[in-house]
Amino acid sequence: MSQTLADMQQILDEADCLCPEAEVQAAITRMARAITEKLGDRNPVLFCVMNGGLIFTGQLLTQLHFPLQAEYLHASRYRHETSGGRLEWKVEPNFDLRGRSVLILDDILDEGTTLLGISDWCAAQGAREVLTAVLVEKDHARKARPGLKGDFTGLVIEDRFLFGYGMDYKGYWRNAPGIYAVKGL
Ligand SMILES: O=P(O)(O)OC[C@H]1O[C@H](OP(=O)(O)OP(=O)(O)O)[C@H](O)[C@@H]1O
Ligand code: HPA
Repeated sequence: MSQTLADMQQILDEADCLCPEAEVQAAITRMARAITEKLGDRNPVLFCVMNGGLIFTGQLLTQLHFPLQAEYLHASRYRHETSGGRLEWKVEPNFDLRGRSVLILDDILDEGTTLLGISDWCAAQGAREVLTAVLVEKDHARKARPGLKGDFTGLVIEDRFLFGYGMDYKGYWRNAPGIYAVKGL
């Protein structure tokens, strides 16, 4: 096994599972109900924030039983680090947002800089309203704006470096089937 693979296997083996898959799935189902109640008759366009939003978005979408459009965008600020930098747009959506209800879907609201930047961008494109849904909110007081929250939140999880269910550690373990914290972080 290469050193990277051995290191990454050790990361999973030593990690703390903070939320098992069944609990994550139950949270997504609760979110689907709340989103349906709020947006079911608004013809929304949903944006998956790549890469982290991929698994959450996929598991949520098939539980939304109303007409909607599903798109993606790619903005990133952590790269392979455990603290964030400047938000970098990798793919801006090519989609007419004027007058639309927009729902941004992402894996985690940590400091919230990513979702604020994306929400502001959508508002500047003429969206009628911009809502956010995050699978995980990290529990700390370092938000980009005091008290910043998603409009829909699945789970509130302690302030450690997380991976699984879309979240990565150094580019790995987005596929981990639950929410894990790296040992010592
Ligand atoms: O609330 P914040 O502190 O801004 O952090 C949250 C963002 O960080 C992660 O993305 P990342 O930049 O790691 O890109 P990725 O989605 O490709 O992993 C995550 O997917 C969120 O988009
Ligand atoms: O804890 C985290 N894990 C993975 N990606 C992240 N992006 C912001 N915070 C995190």
